[in-house]
Amino acid sequence: MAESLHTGTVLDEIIEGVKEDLSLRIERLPLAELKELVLRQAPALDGYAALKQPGLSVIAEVKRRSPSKGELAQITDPAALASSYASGGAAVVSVLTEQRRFSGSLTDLDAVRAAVNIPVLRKDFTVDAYQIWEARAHGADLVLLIVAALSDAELADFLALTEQLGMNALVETHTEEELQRALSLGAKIIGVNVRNLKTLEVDREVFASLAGLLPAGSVLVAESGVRNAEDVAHYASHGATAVLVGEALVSDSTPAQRITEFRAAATHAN
Ligand SMILES: O=C(O)c1ccccc1NCC(=O)[C@H](O)[C@H](O)COP(=O)(O)O
Repeated sequence: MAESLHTGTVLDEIIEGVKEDLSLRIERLPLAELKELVLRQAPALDGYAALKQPGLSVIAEVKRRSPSKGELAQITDPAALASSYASGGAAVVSVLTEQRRFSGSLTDLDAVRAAVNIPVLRKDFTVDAYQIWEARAHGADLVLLIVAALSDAELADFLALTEQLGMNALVETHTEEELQRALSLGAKIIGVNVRNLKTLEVDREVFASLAGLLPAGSVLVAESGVRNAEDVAHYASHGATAVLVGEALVSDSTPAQRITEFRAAATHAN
């Protein structure tokens, strides 16, 4: 039998690559210089308020490829895609910046930031404070923090840094234990990813099983697995404040209409 080079989970392998790429970027641009760039940025937009608006909010993702599906779309103009998301009523645009598995980049983030005036989420596998400074330097308003990838101390430090930079964090969970950790550290925007990042299995029922454990009034994002309006209605009926949608939007020829349809589906569900 051929010997595998990796023995960890998909998430472990992604993080290994992220750390290698990150050390090259830090060599090219040390943290002290990156911090200078942050000072030149306009203040971050309020991602929390954007997600708290009445009705279901849509976080629309610029996602080129994924480990589970391979190439999803030929996105030649991420700025135009983001503009169509905004015109369809998206509350936030998410930009995947991880290179090896998602073909994302900070160049995509720059293009999207310049194109829209709604909050932008830098979607990556945050393992170092440098990435949060980097997100802000490129105009992002929110970052993703995946509880499964972080210790409590890291999560607490990264939450404090996002606050210091005037940003928000989408704190992603997949199990009850992760959800309790996120809540105990004061996360304000909680995501439940129904995709298990260790196995890539998608189970939409995970959302319903965790949503009921949150205090009323929480900002709760259902992440992954939205194929159609029925899936959106399902998440909304279980208390989602927002849905984060990638594949269904990038593979649609009219993403703005699709977002409008998703928001309407949630209204009917409640
Ligand atoms: O999408 C994947 O295959 C994936 C694999 C491993 C780690 C993360 C992954 N996706 C990140 C996401 O959370 C999704 O991009 C996001 O929730 C949108 O999902 P979808 O609407 O199902 O494209």
